[in-house]
Parts: sequence; C-alpha cells; structure tokens
Amino acid sequence: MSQNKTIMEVNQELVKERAKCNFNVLEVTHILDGGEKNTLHRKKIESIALDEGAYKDPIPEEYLSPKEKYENAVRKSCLFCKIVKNALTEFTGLEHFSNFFVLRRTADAFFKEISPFLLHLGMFLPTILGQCTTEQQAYWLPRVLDIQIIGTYAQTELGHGTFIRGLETTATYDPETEEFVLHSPTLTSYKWWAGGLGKTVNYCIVVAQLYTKGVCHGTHLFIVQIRDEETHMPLPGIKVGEIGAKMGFNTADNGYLAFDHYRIPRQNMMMKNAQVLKDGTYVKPDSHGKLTYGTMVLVRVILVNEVAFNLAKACTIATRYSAVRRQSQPKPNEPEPQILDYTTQQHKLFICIATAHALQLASAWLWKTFNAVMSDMKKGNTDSLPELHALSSCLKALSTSDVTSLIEQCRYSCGGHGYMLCSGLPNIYSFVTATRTYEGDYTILLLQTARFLVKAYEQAEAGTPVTPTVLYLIEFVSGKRTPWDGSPEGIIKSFQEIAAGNISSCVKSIRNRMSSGLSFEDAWELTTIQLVGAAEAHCRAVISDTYKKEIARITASSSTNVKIVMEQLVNLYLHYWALNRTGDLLRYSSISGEDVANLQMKYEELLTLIRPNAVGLVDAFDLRDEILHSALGSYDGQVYKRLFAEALKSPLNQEPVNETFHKYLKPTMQGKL
Ligand SMILES: CCCCCCCCCCCCCCCCCC(=O)SCCNC(=O)CCNC(=O)[C@H](O)C(C)(C)COP(=O)(O)OP(=O)(O)OC[C@H]1O[C@@H](n2cnc3c(N)ncnc32)[C@H](O)[C@@H]1OP(=O)(O)O
Ligand SMILES: Cc1cc2nc3c(=O)[nH]c(=O)nc-3n(C[C@H](O)[C@H](O)[C@H](O)COP(=O)(O)OP(=O)(O)OC[C@H]3O[C@@H](n4cnc5c(N)ncnc54)[C@H](O)[C@@H]3O)c2cc1C
Repeated sequence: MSQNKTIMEVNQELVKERAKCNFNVLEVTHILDGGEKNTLHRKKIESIALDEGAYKDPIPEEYLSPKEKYENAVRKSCLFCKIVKNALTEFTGLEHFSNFFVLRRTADAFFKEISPFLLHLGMFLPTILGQCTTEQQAYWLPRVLDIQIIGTYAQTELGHGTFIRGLETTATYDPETEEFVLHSPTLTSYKWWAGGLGKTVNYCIVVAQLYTKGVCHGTHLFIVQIRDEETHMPLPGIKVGEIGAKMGFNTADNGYLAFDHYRIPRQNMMMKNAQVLKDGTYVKPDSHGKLTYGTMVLVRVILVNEVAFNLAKACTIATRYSAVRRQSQPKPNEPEPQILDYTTQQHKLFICIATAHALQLASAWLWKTFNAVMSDMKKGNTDSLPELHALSSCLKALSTSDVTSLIEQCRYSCGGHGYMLCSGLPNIYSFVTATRTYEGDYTILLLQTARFLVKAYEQAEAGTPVTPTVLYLIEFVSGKRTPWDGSPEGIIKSFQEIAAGNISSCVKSIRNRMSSGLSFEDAWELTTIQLVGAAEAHCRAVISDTYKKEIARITASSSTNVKIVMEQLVNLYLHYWALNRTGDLLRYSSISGEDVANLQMKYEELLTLIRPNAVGLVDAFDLRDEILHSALGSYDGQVYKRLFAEALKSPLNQEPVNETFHKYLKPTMQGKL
C-alpha cells in the first residue's frame, strides 16, 4: 500500500475505518488498473521513479518565484526522463500509448503543477506517430523518443482557437527552392498558448494554411525548428516568448510564436495524408477530410483518463480527511461525529468515487474504440470516424466539466483546510479546469456531437441503420417506450429516452424555425442551447450504460463483497444523475412524483451502505503520498501534524520579526509615517 513521505503512525480514525472495510482493497485496485499485471507494472515504474526521492524539492514549489519555479520544473523534467528512460524506449507505437498513462501519473510526484515537457510527450510525439509517413517517422521518432529534440504543438493563435479553419498563419510552397515559407501576417496570427514553447522547446508542430500554385488548401501540419540546437537562440525569422502568468500551468511556459517569411524544407510537411510534390502539385488525402485533426481526437480520448485520475486524487484526499475530521455535536453528550458521517458530506463525496470509476472505465472503453477505428483506418476504412469524433468530443466535454465541479466539491468538503495549497486540491482544480477549455471548449465539442445526433435521428426516422451508440433512437422514433420501473437498467433506459426526447425536440425546433423562413444555420444557432443539452444527455446515457456493463463484465469473477460494493457505486451514480434530471425524467419518461420520492430514498440508502467502505474505496485507488502532495490526504491521516509542518515551511516563519515592522508598522503605530 501507499508509502509515506515521512513515516508517521497511522491515525486511529483511519485504522478503524480500514478495519471496517468489508471488501478486498487490492482486488479493486486490480480492477481499476485493468488487471493485476498492470498494477505490478505501474508499481514497478512508480518504484523506479520515486523510491530514491528524486522528486523532492529543497524549497516547496509554491514559495519559489515564477522563474525559479520554471527552472526547477525543467530540472526535474530532465531528471524524470532520465529515470524512466527505459520505460520510454520500450514504447514503440500508439498501441503502447497506455504506458504513458502510468508515466503521466508517476510524473505528478515531481510536479505540483505541470512539466514543461507535457506537450512533447502528450502532443508532439503522438502527432508524429499519427501524421507522418513511415520515412518521416524513421527520421523524427528516434530523436523525439530519446529527447534529443524537444517539441510542442502550436495550433491556436491569438485570434483563433476554436475555429481552426480561421487560422491565419500561412505556409506557401516555393518550388524553386523546394521549401515552405511560413509567415504570420497579423498580430492575431501569432501562435499563442503552446505548452513549452516559451523557453523549453527547439521544435514545434505548426498548423498553417497551405498555399501552393496560388491555391489555399486549408490547414496542414509542419515540423518546424525554431531554436538553434546548440545555443537555443531563436533562429532568424522567428519571434518567440512566454505568454505570462496564468491561473495554473505556471511551470509549463506556454508561449507565443511568429514567423517572418521563415523557410523550412518541403519534407517537413507532415505527409501521411495530404502531400505537396516537388513541383508544387497538391495531392489530396484519399479518405476523410479531417484526418489532420487526428491528434486532437487522440488527446480528447486521453483526457477522459486524465481527469478520472485527478478526481481519484481529489476524492482520496477529501475522503481520508473527512474520516479524520470531527465537527459539531448533533446529539447532546455524545462525541463530535466524523464529518464523513454526515449524509450531506457523503452526498458530496461518494459521487466523486463513483464518477472516478465510471470515467476510468469509460476511458478504457473509449481507448479500445479508438484503437479499433485506427486499425480500420489503416485498412482505408473511415466509416466509423464520425462516431468516434462524436463520442470522444462529448466524453471529453462532459468528463472535464463534471470533474471540474466535483473537484471543487471535494475542496468545499474539506472546509478551510481545503483552501490551503498544501491540501493539494487547489493545484488539482487549476489543472483540471483548463481541460474544460483546451483541446476543444466544452460547448464547441458538445455541438459537434449534436451534429452527429441530429443526423442519426434523421437516419432513424428514414429507417436507415444507425451506429451502435445511438440504437436507442430507433425505438424512440417507432414510438416504443419502456415504463419506469426504477431498476438500474430502467434508469439507463430512461436516460436514453431523455437523450432521444431532447434530440427529437431539437429536430422539431430546427424544422419549425426553417419553415418560418429561417436558414438552416440560423435555425441551428437559435437551437444551440437545446442541442448542447441533447448532446449532454446522450453522453450521460453512454457513460451510464458503459459503466454498468463494464463493471458487470469485469467483476464477473470477483469476490462477492467486491461485486456488491462496485454495484452499489454504479447504482449511486445512476440515482444521483436521475435525481439531478427529474425535470427531464418527468418530461420524457413515465416516472411519477411518487417514483421520484422512492428514487431519493434509495439514493440515501445507498449512501448509508457505502459509508463503511468509503476509506477502503479511496485506498483502492492506490495513490502514493508523493503523487497526492496533500497534508489532508496522506495514507497515515496525520492531518494536523502535517498541516503544522507545512505552515512551518512558510518563508514568513523563518524569522521572528519581519523587516516591515521596522519599516512600516512601527512608524505607523507611532504616528511617524
Ligand atoms: C514528463 C510528463 C509525462 C507526460 C505523459 C503524456 C500524457 C498525455 C497527457 C495529455 C495532455 C495534453 C495536454 C494538451 C494541452 C492542450 C493542447 C491544445 O489545446 S491543442 C489545440 C486544440 N484545439 C482544439 O481542440 C480546437 C477545437 N476546434 C476544432 O476541433 C474544430 O475547429 C471544430 C471541430 C470545432 C470545427 O472544425 P471545422 O473544420 O470547422 O469542421 P465543421 O464544424 O465545419 O465540421 C465539418 C465536418 O467535420 C467533422 N469533424 C470535425 N472535427 C473532426 C474530427 N476531429 N474528426 C472527424 N471528423 C471531424 C464534423 O463532424 C463535420 O462532419 P459533418 O457533420 O459535416 O458530417
Ligand atoms: C492551459 C492551456 C493550455 C493550452 N495549450 C495549448 C497548446 O499546447 N497548443 C495549442 O495550440 N493550444 C493550446 N491551448 C489553446 C486551447 O486549445 C484553446 O484555448 C481552446 O481550443 C479554446 O479556444 P479559444 O481560446 O479560441 O476560445 P474561443 O473559441 O474564443 O471561446 C470563447 C467562448 O466562445 C464560445 N464560442 C466560440 N465559438 C463558438 C461557437 N461557434 N458557438 C458557440 N459558442 C462559441 C466558446 O464556447 C467559449 O465559451 C491551451 C489553452 C489553455 C487554457
């Protein structure tokens, strides 16, 4: 089980909680890791990276200046890469990308915020794998994997992030020299945001409008060297720097970049899909037109896993703390209860545990779907890409949005101490809230899914086949409804009816608006609030259905008590969201007011049933203390000792009297200022 930074005796409250737990914690850890073999592999990497204590900071990161923080993060990124190099070189292709989940998780011990290398491994490398020809990969991959060069992904510009087709950077082909000329014609065309761009990287992938023979062919990807490999000076024609202080990500040197007629060889265009021949002839991709967006789809898939992991961290902290913390006296002459015994506290926390499981399993399922679609695409079949795009878009949007709210809920559940940086929660929050925006903003991605859903609805109406995740539309358009019975399966059915009902209302609104004379675009725009709601409802149905099915499949051979507690969490998730959507249920299913009251009773019963296993459930995430960075969430539960030890590290506590006393306070108090 987790090892402590400083060995302290385990708090008796947690000892008792662990004794109460009635299931095999390790068995659940194996489920969450995807099998015992994966748990052993993860632990091995964690042990290689962490046992020697290389992650430790001489001065806590939060007390460093912005420049020192960055420098410390670079130092530790290099150290981390050196330590895990073997694990890294074993990695040879996208199918082994799950290794990166383990590395990513372990890296959290080194960085309270984020590594400036995140984009090198998180986007530069995958884009080379996904967008380069075999020959290009043979040239770039060894240098990238061996960290001989460091790169990032520069797509967003000062003027455009969402609307990729609106990007202004140009790449104009010059057949005379067989080069592309990169140029930033306006201030709004400056690349903006790329992680690591400010100071760290010497290469980047640049997304630019491709011009050849006087024709614009839309956005394409190019590998661009921006700094000298020896001196690290920006190359002539390159303007590059850091964008400044942010809400989080302050160790990631997000940067800006502009080009002044900057030349790169023709071979630096990523040519797996479209190509430009030596004479400037443009060769179109022979399959799907949006293949250059491939890295974004991959990273959206990864982000579902990423936020599930961060939620596991937050609820481990908040649940352990809630078992240790005692407050108030509801019954006279009795001890103050552990705050975990309050039903409202259980309501705040248990949904976090269930959501971390739901998203972990949904992400594993999405990962399999992604790989299946990629292998179809290798054979030239892109038929399943629209469904993958729709799924990855809504799952990324909903998971990042849910987790952002739930992490804040974890902070609320820790009272004042949750507001301390040393609780770990503020850093987790500031990291996760950015995931709702980057790699496609929440609203934008749900509207992409809505496009797919509206089309699927029209197909269902026309009697043409639909893809697996929207089969429920066929029953809906045929008028078939399932009476409400309150069972878990029944709740999922009703979520599908809510989704179908919402999509149907959107289609009706769009049609009505068009028949009153509006264009399709205007009718669509006026319906977008409903469309976002429909995509969200669809995604909730997908997550719920996947969660229930995957848990049943994975726990088929588990011990009885593991099965029971896993099932309780699934039911909790379903009841929580059903109660959250009673308006929709009353509108689109046959639920009655009395059924809603029963649902509430059942939900409260589930909280009581889960309560004795709460600490065991978060222990099962098996997060080492080094990864949690939390005075409130350590395995030993020595909350007060750790809070006090952290307070003593404050620079203000290193001297009994601060110089401001003599400079300002004393003169003010003596009326001399
Ligand atoms: C030491 C540490 C260890 C570390 C270990 C590593 C661990 C990894 C961790 C990962 C962390 C990564 C950190 C990332 C940081 C942030 C990076 C960024 O934000 S980067 C910047 C991210 N930026 C963003 O995400 C920008 C968001 N914006 C966009 O993606 C697009 O502009 C758009 C999709 C909104 C519209 O595009 P537009 O071209 O205007 O398209 P239309 O709307 O006109 O639709 C036309 C048709 O195309 C279809 N289609 C569309 N997309 C796709 C697709 N992907 N596919 C398939 N199809 C697609 C669509 O359905 C439609 O079909 P139909 O209906 O006609 O049949
Ligand atoms: C921490 C962080 C790291 C990042 N890292 C990178 C990186 O490494 N590389 C990179 O290229 N980019 C990066 N980005 C940029 C990121 O991808 C964009 O910020 C993101 O895609 C959103 O685009 P935007 O900022 O242009 O927002 P905008 O599109 O301007 O969105 C602003 C608001 O307008 C709304 N809106 C916009 N268009 C529509 C529409 N059609 N319909 C309805 N509403 C609309 C949005 O929903 C949102 O509420 C990063 C961003 C952050 C915060």
